[in-house]
Amino acid sequence: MKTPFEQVLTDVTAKLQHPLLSFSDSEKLVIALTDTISDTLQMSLNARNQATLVVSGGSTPIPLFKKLAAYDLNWANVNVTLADERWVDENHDDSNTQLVKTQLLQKRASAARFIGLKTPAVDIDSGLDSCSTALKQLPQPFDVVILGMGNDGHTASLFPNTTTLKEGLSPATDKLCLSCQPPTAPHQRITLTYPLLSSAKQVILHIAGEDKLLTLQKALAAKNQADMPIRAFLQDPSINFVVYWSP
Ligand SMILES: O=C1O[C@H](COP(=O)(O)O)[C@@H](O)[C@H](O)[C@H]1O
Repeated sequence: MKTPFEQVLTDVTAKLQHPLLSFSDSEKLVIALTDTISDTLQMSLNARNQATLVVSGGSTPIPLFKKLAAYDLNWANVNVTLADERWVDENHDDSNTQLVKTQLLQKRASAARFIGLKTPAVDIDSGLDSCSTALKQLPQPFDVVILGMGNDGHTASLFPNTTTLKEGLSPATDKLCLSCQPPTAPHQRITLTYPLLSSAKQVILHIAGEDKLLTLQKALAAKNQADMPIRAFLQDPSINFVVYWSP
């Protein structure tokens, strides 16, 4: 007899068009995910002598960052950038740049080339052009994109009820990044757009906790992606997308 929660896991797995890898704890997930990321980066290093990893902020990826930082890769040839950033200075505790520099770009990974999204521009919209120019210089498609998800269904900074969401999720947009002001979270943000994120060779949604699995279930049942932006990834069979989940 399944517990109600095991029932949710079964339901989500059945409804997803993409694989869901579930782990009994975060440590096991982090070991498996670190192997997957480093294997994909290594393949690109072997083929092109460079690789690009896109990571998200938030609390979920911290144990992953710590593990990945010690991996034996030619990090000097790895570009690291962000799926999204809050428009705050690097010394602000909410800065994703600060998070990545202190948690991922340490040990061996300190040799990686980091491309941040926050620019010295006076305001966020003036910063978008130089952000876009920096992103264009990265080899595309990206090798690995690690996404997180909020319980409102946002991923990267593709938030529900923002004026730029429609364009951010549009497969036809030629924009690489956009600004937004989430109504439910602090700070203006820069986000990479759906076409740029989803075209990566490997897109991974890394989530932890029963609440995030319930959010995924809600997103699968949602009527449209504007309510739950993560749905854009869930409903696209053409992308190489995998969910990693642990309690
Ligand atoms: O605001 C954000 O939240 C999500 C999820 O964060 P978490 O703390 O629940 O892991 C994150 O993926 C996104 O990059 C960030 O800007």
